[in-house]
Amino acid sequence: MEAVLETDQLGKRYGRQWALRDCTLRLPAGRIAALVGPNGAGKSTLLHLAVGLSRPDAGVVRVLGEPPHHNPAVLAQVGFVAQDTPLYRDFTATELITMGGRLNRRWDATLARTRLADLGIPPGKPVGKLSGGQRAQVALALALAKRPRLLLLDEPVASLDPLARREFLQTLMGSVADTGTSVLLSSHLLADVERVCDHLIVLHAAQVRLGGAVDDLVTAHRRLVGPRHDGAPIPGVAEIVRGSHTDRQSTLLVRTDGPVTDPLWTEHDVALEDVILAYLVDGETQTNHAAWGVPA
Ligand SMILES: Nc1ncnc2c1ncn2[C@@H]1O[C@H](COP(=O)(O)OP(=O)(O)OP(=O)(O)O)[C@@H](O)[C@H]1O
Repeated sequence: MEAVLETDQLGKRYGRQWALRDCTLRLPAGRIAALVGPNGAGKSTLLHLAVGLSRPDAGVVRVLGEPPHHNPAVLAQVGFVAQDTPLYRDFTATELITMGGRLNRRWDATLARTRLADLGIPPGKPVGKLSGGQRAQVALALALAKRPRLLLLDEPVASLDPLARREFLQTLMGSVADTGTSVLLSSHLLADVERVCDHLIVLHAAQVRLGGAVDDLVTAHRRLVGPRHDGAPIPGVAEIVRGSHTDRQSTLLVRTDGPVTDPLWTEHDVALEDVILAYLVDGETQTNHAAWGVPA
């Protein structure tokens, strides 16, 4: 399947610090993908590289098969909504839609107007005077009006209340189903990710920790409960991602590469949230589940 975004050993440095390092990933077309990771993990850095706003210091990034930096032909097919949905606050939605038409060849003004009318967003009000949720919807409508093949969204729902978030994500899913646009969105809200996304990329400390189709990732990870683990290999287990231990018992979240047939271990399914959290925690420290919108 065609890749809309592909990186190989991609790196970006600010001074001596790598914001993104050895990042190799492939996002197939037609997916709604989540980019997940703690503050400072490198999510915005990756999105900025993908949309040509910055240049790699190492490796390569390809969007729709080509490097995006200074590449108007590619960027014409990419929509981007930056964090905090920056819009010209004194302009109305109508004016922004008109402006978009002047700047973009494939512009679908009717799509943007209809979308905003359906959502009851006043088109004649300066966007600076709209609510945060309404502004986010305007930014999404403008990005969709570009009819992008790839849409990149940097924490699009962070400032929205639960109802506005749901409406925003429903709008997004509806339009993706209509147009076949591929989406990569960064988010801290794992429940939203689980509901909306079918592909996942987990970044931690500037590196890709996990990537792939959600169904495959959930199937490949299991929780094993058994006698205290002494570090010996367990047949069928490719990696112990995280473990917790009492004197006599171990509970392991593992990535499997085959059936776990050792009768000492009982196997349990895991939810996507469990998988993500396991990759985000260093060592044996306890996870702050609340920070990820997940009940402990
Ligand atoms: N313009 C910049 N100058 C210097 N350092 C930067 C710059 N932009 C990002 N960084 C650093 O790069 C690292 C990755 O930042 P980035 O914004 O990509 O993280 P993020 O995962 O998007 O975080 P958040 O969830 O907080 O938005 C951080 O350590 C950050 O401090």
